[in-house]
Amino acid sequence: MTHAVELRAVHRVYGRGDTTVRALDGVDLAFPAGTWTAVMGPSGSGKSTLLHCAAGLERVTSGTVTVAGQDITKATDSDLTRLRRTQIGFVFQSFNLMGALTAEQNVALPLRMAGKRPRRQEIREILTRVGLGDRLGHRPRELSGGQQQRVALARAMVTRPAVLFGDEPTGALDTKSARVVLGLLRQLVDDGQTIVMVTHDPAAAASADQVVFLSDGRIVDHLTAPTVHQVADRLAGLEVA
Ligand SMILES: Nc1ncnc2c1ncn2[C@@H]1O[C@H](COP(=O)(O)OP(=O)(O)OP(=O)(O)O)[C@@H](O)[C@H]1O
Repeated sequence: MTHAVELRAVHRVYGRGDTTVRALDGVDLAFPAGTWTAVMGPSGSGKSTLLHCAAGLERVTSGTVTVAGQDITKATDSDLTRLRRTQIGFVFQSFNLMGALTAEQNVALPLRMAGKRPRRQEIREILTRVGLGDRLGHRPRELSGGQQQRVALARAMVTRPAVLFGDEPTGALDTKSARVVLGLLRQLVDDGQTIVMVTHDPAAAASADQVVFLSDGRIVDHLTAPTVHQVADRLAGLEVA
């Protein structure tokens, strides 16, 4: 099985001396291509650090991270920037759209940043795919939270990244909008996309193919084909531990 992302013996240490924090403490993980993984764990367990290190947003202290076959721990800053623009998509809890730009312009932005000339038809198709074909000219403030997150998803996918990362992508949404976004993520995975998502929500995690659990910077458990109850039980076990 090919892996879209692999972490080997990854450590991420913050601070020094008495204030040292081992945010990641020897993480070995591989995310198989074309699958959806949820990352869970108590507050402070290292989930965001893991996501940021895997997406090349943050450097590891030691160990290796491979994305689409490339060891990003050896990459220069400009190689990393290029890799993030071409191989990695990212959706955030707070959408992070450009307020002055329309939905269409927001989605076209990553292509412009990569020096490409976006084709209007392509941008319209991708927005139609997320159910926003009739909202092309709307600015973020004219869209609901769920619609904004769907624009953000279209923006993340427009470069056809090897892996899509989500940092609590449904965390700011009501249950119904969250379900729509999770349904779109499932469609993407069924079409071959690799997704890695941090979430606190057992229902969101249960939409994924597998769940890995972090505690104190280490992978301590995992579930395949998870149910909401299994996820909630495991998480509760870690939170009281
Ligand atoms: N820039 C930083 N400097 C120092 N310590 C940090 C820094 N970033 C994170 N940490 C520490 O690393 C540990 C892991 O943090 P991280 O944000 O990855 O956890 P998390 O599981 O995402 O938490 P949450 O669920 O609360 O968002 C925490 O103890 C945190 O305080």
